[in-house]
Amino acid sequence: MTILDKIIERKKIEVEKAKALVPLEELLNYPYFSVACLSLRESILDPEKTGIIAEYKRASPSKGDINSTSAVEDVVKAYEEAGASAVSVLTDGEFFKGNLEDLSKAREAISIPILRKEFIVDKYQITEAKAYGADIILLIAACLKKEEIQEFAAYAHQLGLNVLLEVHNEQELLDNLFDDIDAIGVNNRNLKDFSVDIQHSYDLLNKIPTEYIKVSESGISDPSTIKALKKAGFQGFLIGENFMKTADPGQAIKDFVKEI
Ligand SMILES: O=P(O)(O)OC[C@@H](O)[C@@H](O)c1c[nH]c2ccccc12
Repeated sequence: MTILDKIIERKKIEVEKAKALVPLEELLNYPYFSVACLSLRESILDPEKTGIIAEYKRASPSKGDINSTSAVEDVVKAYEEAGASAVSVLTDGEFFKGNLEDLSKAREAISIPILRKEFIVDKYQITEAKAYGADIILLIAACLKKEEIQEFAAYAHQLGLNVLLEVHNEQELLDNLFDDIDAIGVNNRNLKDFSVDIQHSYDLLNKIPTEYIKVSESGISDPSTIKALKKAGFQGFLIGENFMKTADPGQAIKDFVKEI
């Protein structure tokens, strides 16, 4: 059993508990549920911004604790000031030490799009994402069937959410190119064994149809990597650990952006 299988198994139990605690109908009355989502595409393509989707991540299964002191509202505010196009907030508690309140705190603090970074296995979590203030959801091809991806993406669009599909190889990409997907993220990290290779982004780049926003995810720690990815045709860059592992993630992104 891979760590990914383990995460998914626990996630399904967690979702059933959440449904029992807060029925879906109740989520529809949460204030953020009726607030319009911000556009990922517009923010990524905004020439005033960097294309960086900067992530707030306290811990990860591959690295353990990354940062347990920096407050979410301070970090995301600094990410926005530094020119991030969007912010990603981990909401998984078990493996990443995140929660849904982090998402709402981020929403209060900034006005760029926010990604709920989560292992989505059920439509309920998409409703939750919207209710807690997210603009974007992540669908991970390695965790879902083709039919689920299509159905979840359509439902997210119905709620006005943007959809980022994460792929790791050509098969996952070609199987899941649905209309209701806005952006494709190539994860340079293999979620099954955690190995990282930026080359994955280059290998898949030309196989992504032009109508999708192209995002390179994970393992980016050098401004020169962004310059090269941008030149090749990537528009978005998802970066977490490189900022979060420092004592001051807000300063780290500001220093990083000066070099791109
Ligand atoms: O911290 P990094 O290496 O910069 O990576 C960020 C992000 O891409 C990574 O956290 C991630 C990519 N896909 C995921 C799926 C679930 C959880 C986390 C992730």
